[in-house]
Amino acid sequence: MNSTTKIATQTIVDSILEPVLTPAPAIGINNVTVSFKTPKGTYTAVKEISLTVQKGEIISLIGHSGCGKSTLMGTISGMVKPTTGEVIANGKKVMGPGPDRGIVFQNYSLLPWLTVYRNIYEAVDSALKDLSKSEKRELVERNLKTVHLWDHKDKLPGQLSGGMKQRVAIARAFAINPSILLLDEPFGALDALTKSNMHVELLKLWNLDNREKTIVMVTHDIEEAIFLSDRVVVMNNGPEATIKEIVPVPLERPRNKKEIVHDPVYMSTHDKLLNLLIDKFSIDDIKE
Ligand SMILES: Nc1ncnc2c1ncn2[C@@H]1O[C@H](COP(=O)(O)OP(=O)(O)OP(=O)(O)O)[C@@H](O)[C@H]1O
Repeated sequence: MNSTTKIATQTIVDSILEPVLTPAPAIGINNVTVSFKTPKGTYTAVKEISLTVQKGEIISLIGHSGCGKSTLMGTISGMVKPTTGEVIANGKKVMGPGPDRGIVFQNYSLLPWLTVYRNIYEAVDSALKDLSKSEKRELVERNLKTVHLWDHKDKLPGQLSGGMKQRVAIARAFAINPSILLLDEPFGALDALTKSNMHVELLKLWNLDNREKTIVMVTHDIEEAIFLSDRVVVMNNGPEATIKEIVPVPLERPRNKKEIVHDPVYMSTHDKLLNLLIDKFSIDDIKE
């Protein structure tokens, strides 16, 4: 085969494969800048950020406190309006919050006067109006059972532990079944053991959904970011924060928490993230 024929054949092969190989973007953050008006003047939190997240991907945003992670998440959820630029979610420009994007915050945001069951049912009821009552009830039951809280369904949030409240918040987000799940430091306040269990629960729910749900998570925890994510987005400090680097996590799934820590890929990814985030490793690094 001469080189011209070879190139032509390759082009045909590429064009046949292309539709299969091209992943569908779930989120497109296009040149987004967010500025806030403050008593001291305009404060630009994030500047000209662009990021594409593919359908089914799990992405972590990591960076120092105040660098604009929540602000960026806010532009995806629709709760923060970009000053310039735009966010596209599921092919549509984000103009405000919508049921295709569910958000879980660190503070759970449960309604304290409603039982665990009602907290989820009310959310399902307002987001999925077309479902019948029995379909809504079935959805609430299935998701509460998945996070092992069915037996606690009649309790009020005040009668639950932090980890249980967090599971209610996650079950609620999954029951609404948004195609994009936004997690803003969802496990930040939990002890190491509960946190670890929650990671596994989250991946279980993601697996049950055929890994089609796109997840964007804000975290301060490098181990958590590596265990859960396909890519870790490291942000620079603000003001005018930008993306410092995007670190891929090429570890196979399903991942085993106990085993991956010994994997050389895990170790090098951990090292890379640590170096990107931390500039002082011992008191010898502090000059003057
Ligand atoms: N509504 C607002 N008005 C004024 N400034 C704001 C507003 N929201 C956020 N900021 C500022 O924007 C910057 C980024 O805040 P953001 O909450 O996004 O940071 P973060 O990286 O999520 O922080 P943390 O890790 O501490 O939660 C901060 O300096 C914050 O004070």
